Amino acid sequence: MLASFNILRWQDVLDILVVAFIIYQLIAIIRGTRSVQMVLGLIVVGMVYFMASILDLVTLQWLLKTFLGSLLLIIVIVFQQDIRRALTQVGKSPFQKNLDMAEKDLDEIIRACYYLSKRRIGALIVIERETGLREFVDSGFKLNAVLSKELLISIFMPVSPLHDGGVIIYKGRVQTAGCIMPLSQNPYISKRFGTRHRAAIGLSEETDAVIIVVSEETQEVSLVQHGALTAMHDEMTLTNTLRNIFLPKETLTNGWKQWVGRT
Ligand SMILES: Nc1ncnc2c1ncn2[C@@H]1O[C@H](COP(=O)(O)OP(=O)(O)OP(=O)(O)O)[C@@H](O)[C@H]1O
Repeated sequence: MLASFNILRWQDVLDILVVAFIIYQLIAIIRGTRSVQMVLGLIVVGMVYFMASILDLVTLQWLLKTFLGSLLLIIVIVFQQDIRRALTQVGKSPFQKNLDMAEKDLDEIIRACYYLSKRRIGALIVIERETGLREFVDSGFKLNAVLSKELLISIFMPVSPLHDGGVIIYKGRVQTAGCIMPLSQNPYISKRFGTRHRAAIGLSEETDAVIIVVSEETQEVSLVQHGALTAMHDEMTLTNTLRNIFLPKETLTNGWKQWVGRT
């Protein structure tokens, strides 16, 4: 036993740690998605193959061998969404982009959302961060306009030709409207959510975008990030959440100091 520790090189320890990290990340990526069932399905097929070889069931063995022979291809097809997501994570720039947004831009978005919610008008607002959203930007109508509450409201008015789909905001500008996002395939999403919410969750599963959804049915405003949807029960909750994400921490601290100074 001691001898085997002696022959363990530092490279082996590093190797084990890297593989453990990769497996942990893969589990984190597929957790809560349909891929879990698919992995279980592949494990069951592997077990049946193992049993077939023990019991010498020649035909079944041949059938499964043919199937498992194309395992790499099957994995790429079945897990293409997860592979895309994993590679996006790996390909992230090590140099953090300046992702902060001006407080006034956040306020325009927040005020537009609650204006729309009060009038039962649905909306899907995407704020681009590190992951480029080019393919989704291209699916909409290019605007490249200065962000304002009035512009967002006009876009989502049911009479507007741009109201279907989502708006993408980048660096304080409304890049496009009417963008089509990928629908989430997560089977655990509540049935009460329709395609607008599923599109928001789907995009957040593939990218690091922050997405705000206004429901025309329930008037609820929700924030979606990393595949999770959180209800923003009031304007203050959305304001605090967005400020925490987008405002530089210094500004928050200064704001807090000013507030303390005032009281
Ligand atoms: N793939 C998509 N990408 C972007 N927007 C989409 C997509 N699919 C649907 N939408 C938007 O969602 C609207 C339909 O919303 P639907 O009622 O199905 O969803 P919902 O989640 O129940 O939302 P709501 O609570 O507002 O009714 C469409 O009119 C369109 O604007």
